[in-house]
Amino acid sequence: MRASLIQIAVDPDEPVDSRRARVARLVREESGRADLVVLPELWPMGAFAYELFAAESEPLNGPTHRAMAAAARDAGVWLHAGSFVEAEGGALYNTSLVLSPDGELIASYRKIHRFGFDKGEAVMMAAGEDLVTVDLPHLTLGVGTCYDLRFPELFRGLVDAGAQAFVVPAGWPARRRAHWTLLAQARAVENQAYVLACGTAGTHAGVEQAGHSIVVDPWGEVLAEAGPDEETLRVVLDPAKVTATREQFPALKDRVLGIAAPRRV
Ligand SMILES: NC(=O)CCC(=O)C(=O)O
Repeated sequence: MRASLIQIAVDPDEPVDSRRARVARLVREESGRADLVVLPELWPMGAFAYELFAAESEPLNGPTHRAMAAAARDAGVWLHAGSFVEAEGGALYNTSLVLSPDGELIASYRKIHRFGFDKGEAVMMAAGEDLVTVDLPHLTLGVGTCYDLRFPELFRGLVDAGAQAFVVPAGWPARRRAHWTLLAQARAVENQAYVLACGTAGTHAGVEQAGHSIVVDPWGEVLAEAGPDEETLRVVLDPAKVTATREQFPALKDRVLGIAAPRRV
């Protein structure tokens, strides 16, 4: 399976509508080159542009969903369309979409771990509650978003649900780039799964983005890594590699579930 990760530059001087049209063009350019295309987190306005969250929020079937469905259809690709700010029932969610090559919505995932501690996403958005996996023709994807990468139990849950590859759209700051790379490799090694982590480039709301989107194989080897600027990574994923890694080094079978609370001595 051929996968392309499009690391989008998100800068405030580009209006959201223009960026949406540009991203749709970039997805169409992957026609014939990719089976799966992946976009980053909150690329319409930027993961740290909190002041735009409400103004640029949309329901499902809004402008971002429709533009990405058309692009997936035109390109004939599975599209993990990154995330957008979803407005539903008076709440905002950081929601990512997976679309089929017919442009049909196959799955949506609302980010479970919201970033910001006492500000930003953590207070402005509601948390998702459901783990999401997607069965592509030859590969089962598990999805997470950005800050989720710091929570290994989410990815274990996805493995238990059958995930062989994780797609992680992000808007990760340059300041913590070392964490990003380390965590992407850790999630791959501990779960013996591919990690496709697609971040943003550029600077918005004063936060320089790390870029450095990365694809890690089930043995922890880095297959491809972007630089700091807008760039498309192209890799080939082999589902047999997941099976072989899990058979040849069967550490997942040695899990001890339900370990008791520590005894105080
Ligand atoms: N948008 C995010 O979730 C940012 C996460 C982050 O900056 C970090 O975990 O560090």
